[in-house]
Amino acid sequence: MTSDRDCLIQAHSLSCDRGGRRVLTLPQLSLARGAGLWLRGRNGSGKTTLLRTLAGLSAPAGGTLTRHDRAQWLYVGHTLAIKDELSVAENLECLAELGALDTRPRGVQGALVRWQLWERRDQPARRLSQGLRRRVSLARLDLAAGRHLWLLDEPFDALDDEGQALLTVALMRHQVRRGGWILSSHQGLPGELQGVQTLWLDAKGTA
Ligand SMILES: Nc1ncnc2c1ncn2[C@@H]1O[C@H](COP(=O)(O)OP(=O)(O)OP(=O)(O)O)[C@@H](O)[C@H]1O
Repeated sequence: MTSDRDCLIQAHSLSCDRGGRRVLTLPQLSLARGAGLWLRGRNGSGKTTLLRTLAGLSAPAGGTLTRHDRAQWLYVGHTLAIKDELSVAENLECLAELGALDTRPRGVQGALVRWQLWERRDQPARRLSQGLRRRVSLARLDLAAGRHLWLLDEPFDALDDEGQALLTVALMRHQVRRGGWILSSHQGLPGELQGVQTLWLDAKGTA
């Protein structure tokens, strides 16, 4: 059983509405430090709604939600908040600043190197492929070590094998640091990821 000290987030009898309609009911959810949770379900089953609710971006219609304070979690949405007119490095700096993450130049440079974006650092983002844009968006994870809970909507989307391996390493490192993550993905997760539970949301948004 997970002690309160080890628990990053807990939800009981959670319900969520979109457009005045109930789209999700969830009896129970919890995530311990060092663990991962994979949200699965068909299109429209409520994965994004749940992640946004856990992140505090949408209010639940009912139930209880207990999570660490906002300073300790990070939400990365599926939509890529990349600005075409900015360079790769400027986009990452901008994401770090907006998210109140580590903005020290050494950290940003290290993230660009690790996500294999260093050679492209001065390129305008408009020239990037979708997978490279996703990498820029995810490189902020390297600047978010202090955020214990990561909430990631379809982070594997559009990544090639190398990008998936980089994300896998970032997730594993986070678990080793006693952080935790919840992510949605339509594709199978890499086998290297350990300590991962699966939560299925059915077509009616019921866990
Ligand atoms: N802005 C909105 N207004 C009204 N209903 C919405 C809105 N956004 C989503 N919905 C509805 O809420 C339900 C859950 O949507 P959600 O985006 O959470 O599902 P999802 O599991 O993330 O889907 P996908 O796998 O396609 O990304 C769906 O029935 C969807 O039609």
